[in-house]
Amino acid sequence: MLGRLNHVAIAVPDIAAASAVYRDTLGASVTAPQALPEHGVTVVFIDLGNTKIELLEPLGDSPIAAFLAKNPAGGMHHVCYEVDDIIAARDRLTAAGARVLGDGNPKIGAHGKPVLFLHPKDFMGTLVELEQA
Ligand SMILES: CC[C@@H](C(=O)O)C(=O)SCCNC(=O)CCNC(=O)[C@H](O)C(C)(C)COP(=O)(O)OP(=O)(O)OC[C@H]1O[C@@H](n2cnc3c(N)ncnc32)[C@H](O)[C@@H]1OP(=O)(O)O
Ligand SMILES: [Co+2]
Repeated sequence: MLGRLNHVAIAVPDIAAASAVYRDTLGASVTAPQALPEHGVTVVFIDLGNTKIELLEPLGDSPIAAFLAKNPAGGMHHVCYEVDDIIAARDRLTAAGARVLGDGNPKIGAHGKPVLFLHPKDFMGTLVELEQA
């Protein structure tokens, strides 16, 4: 069911400062910030060729606010795996007892494709995002 690793997401308190670290210290190419109010985040991507790093800063009523309250300097927030059929993946995971977050229906993610999130307690303490390939 799982395809490639689309991205690893890092929650950060200050996306401009975090982007500067990736750009100036690590020598990476960082995209312009994109506000995604429907997800409660501002996001930038760093393309590494084999996968991407996604930096996330809270925006408005954000699902990453509680995470940053516990980890004020930021930290690894989720991994995103591609799947060929997100509805088939959701139904298979739900049947296996995994908890799909939100109302269970995919939202359109940062790449314009449907995404879903799976509860971290069902996946060894790691929040998992699925993205339609
Ligand atoms: C940019 C768009 C999109 C993309 O296309 O890439 C994105 O990536 S958007 C990214 C942000 N969106 C989301 O994270 C949506 C899904 N997240 C959620 O629904 C919630 O954040 C959550 C995962 C259900 C956590 O909810 P919250 O209310 O903040 O915390 P809880 O107290 O309910 O947490 C329960 C439990 O889980 C632990 N936890 C929380 N977040 C994480 C995490 N990121 N990784 C690992 N564990 C996490 C939390 O610590 C609690 O554990 P205990 O303290 O042991 O109870
Ligand atoms: Co993501």
